Amino acid sequence: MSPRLAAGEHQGRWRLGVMGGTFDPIHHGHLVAASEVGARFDLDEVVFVPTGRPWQKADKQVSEAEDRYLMTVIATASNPRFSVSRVDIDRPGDTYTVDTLRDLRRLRGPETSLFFITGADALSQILTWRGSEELFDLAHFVGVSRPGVDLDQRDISHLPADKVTLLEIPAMAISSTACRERQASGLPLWYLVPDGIVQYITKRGLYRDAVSHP
Ligand SMILES: Nc1ncnc2c1ncn2[C@@H]1O[C@H](COP(=O)(O)OP(=O)(O)OP(=O)(O)O)[C@@H](O)[C@H]1O
Ligand SMILES: O=C(O)c1ccc[n+]([C@@H]2O[C@H](COP(=O)([O-])O)[C@@H](O)[C@H]2O)c1
Repeated sequence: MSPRLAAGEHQGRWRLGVMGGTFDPIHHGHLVAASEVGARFDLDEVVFVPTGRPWQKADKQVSEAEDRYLMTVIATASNPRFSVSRVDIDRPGDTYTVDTLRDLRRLRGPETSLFFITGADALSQILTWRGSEELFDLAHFVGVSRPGVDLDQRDISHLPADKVTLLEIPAMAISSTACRERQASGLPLWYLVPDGIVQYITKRGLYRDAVSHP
């Protein structure tokens, strides 16, 4: 089944993709996912939303929000359909997607349809997210394939079928964890992340002592 919604369903409505992530650092896997969902869902814009305090990574060392925000701005600057929002990093406390979507709905108005883009791994866990019963009223969820994560329709059969789509995208075997570890070991990051991100990481001395987390 084509993931595209019928044309009549979005006449006059702004179709906004929402790509939430810790982006520590942002890499080409994130950018390809956003671009691919943008094309396949006819999105007018994709807004990248760096997390403030990702509660599921509370036991891990996460770079300062301003560094992650700036890297996201640098990585998306050249694409006129990409933008970045500060809603999560400016909201105090732990970051929950239900708050992200409520804020974007308030800021963008009722004429905007929201499409939350997430890795398929995260999608299968979505019922453990805070306020999960409200999430599907706020947005359509698009779970993109990720190398190493084998997900099919059966794994999301517990989610409302009309609110969730699985999408196969060109495989990019890149993770932020691998980027941090490569930087710490002196291996190149070129072509895994945009050039400006390689330079920003060096300039700010990020990930010099990144350790592997299980
Ligand atoms: N290579 C990739 N292909 C497709 N989706 C990805 C890829 N990397 C990350 N994602 C998705 O992008 C979103 C934001 O990811 P996040 O910022 O946590 O990056 P990450 O690479 O998973 O980071 P980490 O390795 O630190 O956990 C998540 O929904 C994640 O599943
Ligand atoms: O709302 C939640 O409870 C929740 C739990 C886990 C992840 N998320 C969101 O999923 C997105 C990807 O998260 P992460 O930690 O994999 O970068 C990001 O926008 C998070 O805020 C949200």
